Amino acid sequence: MTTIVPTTSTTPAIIVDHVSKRFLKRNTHSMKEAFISWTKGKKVKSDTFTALDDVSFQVGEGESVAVLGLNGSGKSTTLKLISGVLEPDGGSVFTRGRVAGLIEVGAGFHPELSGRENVYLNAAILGMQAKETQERFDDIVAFSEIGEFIDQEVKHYSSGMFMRLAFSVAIHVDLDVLLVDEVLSVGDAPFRAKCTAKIQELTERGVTMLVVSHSSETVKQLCHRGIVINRGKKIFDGDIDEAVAYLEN
Ligand SMILES: Nc1ncnc2c1ncn2[C@@H]1O[C@H](COP(=O)(O)OP(=O)(O)OP(=O)(O)O)[C@@H](O)[C@H]1O
Repeated sequence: MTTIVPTTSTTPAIIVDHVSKRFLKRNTHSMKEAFISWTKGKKVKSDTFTALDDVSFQVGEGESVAVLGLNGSGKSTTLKLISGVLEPDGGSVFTRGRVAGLIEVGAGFHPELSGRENVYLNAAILGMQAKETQERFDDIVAFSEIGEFIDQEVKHYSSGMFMRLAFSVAIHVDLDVLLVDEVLSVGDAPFRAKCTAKIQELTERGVTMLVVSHSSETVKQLCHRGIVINRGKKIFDGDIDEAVAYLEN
């Protein structure tokens, strides 16, 4: 049994406890190399890469926390472990309440279905009853600004339109924990501003938020605390301004 050191004063909504994640690193080989290895009865070489190494932190209910780090440091992997898309190889992850990550919301969209059908499908995946979705449908479409495109198959949507609808579904579901991964970098400036305002409103309503973004401006606006990850290790956890300064120096 591992002892969890509390880092938040409120009830935790997310606990990441000594978590490690490794990926198989497959090297690419030419057909010739693969054939020679096969005739010699040798296996094609592959080794593991540690994306997260013994990372621990807690996020209290209603807290808004940023996960910061350079490219490839392990931020998205952290969010995917919290949303349950990935399983840790070591340690444990606990969450309280209904958790949704914006990335998977988009991933749950079916290209052959219309925007309307996808709204119902994704809201259902996030645990909404059809009746509840029906009641919020007009608000979801209005926020996304998709307009008459709502009955078109989403394969004809631009990536911005797609993310607008995915984001709109996620924020109209009653969530306890919202995981936001770079979604604010999609869409034009007015839509980004609208999303930021909506996220602030959700935080005020007590939704717990974990945000991955490369924009220091966005994270300073949305979060009070920042966790810095470098090459899979947590190297800083504290005030957002200090976290951003830590990363930039
Ligand atoms: N499914 C996977 N298979 C193999 N390696 C992976 C996989 N997912 C992530 N990785 C590797 O793990 C490391 C961390 O990736 P991750 O996407 O978490 O980084 P990140 O901090 O979100 O980066 P970025 O800022 O570029 O989005 C990277 O080196 C990446 O190549």
